[in-house]
Amino acid sequence: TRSTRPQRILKAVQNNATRGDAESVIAAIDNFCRKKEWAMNVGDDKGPILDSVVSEVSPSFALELGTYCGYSTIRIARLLPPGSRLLTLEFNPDYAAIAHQIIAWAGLQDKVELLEGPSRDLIPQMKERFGIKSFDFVFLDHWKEFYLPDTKLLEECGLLRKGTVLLADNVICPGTPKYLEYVRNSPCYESCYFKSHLEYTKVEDGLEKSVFLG
Ligand SMILES: CCc1ncnc2c1ncn2[C@@H]1O[C@H](/C=C/CNC(=O)c2cc(-c3ccc(F)cc3)cc(O)c2O)[C@@H](O)[C@H]1O
Ligand SMILES: [Mg+2]
Repeated sequence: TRSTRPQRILKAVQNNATRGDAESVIAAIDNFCRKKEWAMNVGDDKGPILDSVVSEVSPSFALELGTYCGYSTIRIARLLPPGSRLLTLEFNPDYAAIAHQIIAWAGLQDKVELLEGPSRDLIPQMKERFGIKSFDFVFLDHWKEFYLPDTKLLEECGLLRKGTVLLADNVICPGTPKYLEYVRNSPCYESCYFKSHLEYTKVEDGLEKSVFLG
């Protein structure tokens, strides 16, 4: 049977990237998705914006919603200080299996915990089961209609603290209007938009950075 796109992305990494070299894994995925097959990675245009926010926050505890193939997982994990942890949630077992292998190829498996399941089930378990007090950084890149309910769930579960940074992908394309309206109008957030382009295209897209004010 035909391979899947994530399987072809993994093969591109194994054929073109050096084990243990996260930069070469990022480059291999970007080259494949720019030249061979588009895929919904945050990409090499929005990626540096993600990098700069992660570096600025330098989180001890980071959360990613929507792992897919692990591209942004690697972009984030490669910048984390020693001893910090990135938890990434993925409910498609086939995508999770590919992401595990790509994260391992980059040599970042010790900084990343990939949790399989829907975010609405895993977020309420963060304190008890995963020992998380609160997150310093959250990257939202899963199904766009879940950005707002999951943000409210993170608030309700006491997983955000004064200064927690939320960074949301695709706020223009495909768009996350309900989430944007919430973080831009809520007195509990200070929000700003970083204009960029949809991965591997000239179409406008951007990232919304929202600081939780407590
Ligand atoms: C139940 C909650 C929940 N819990 C746990 N994991 C979850 C989950 N909901 C989803 N997942 C996983 O996350 C990933 C989905 C990501 C969804 N992302 C886009 O749809 C998207 C689209 C475009 C675009 C497409 C076509 C265009 F023409 C233009 C733009 C560009 C982008 O950057 C995009 O991120 C998959 O791995 C899901 O298995
Ligand atoms: Mg995205």
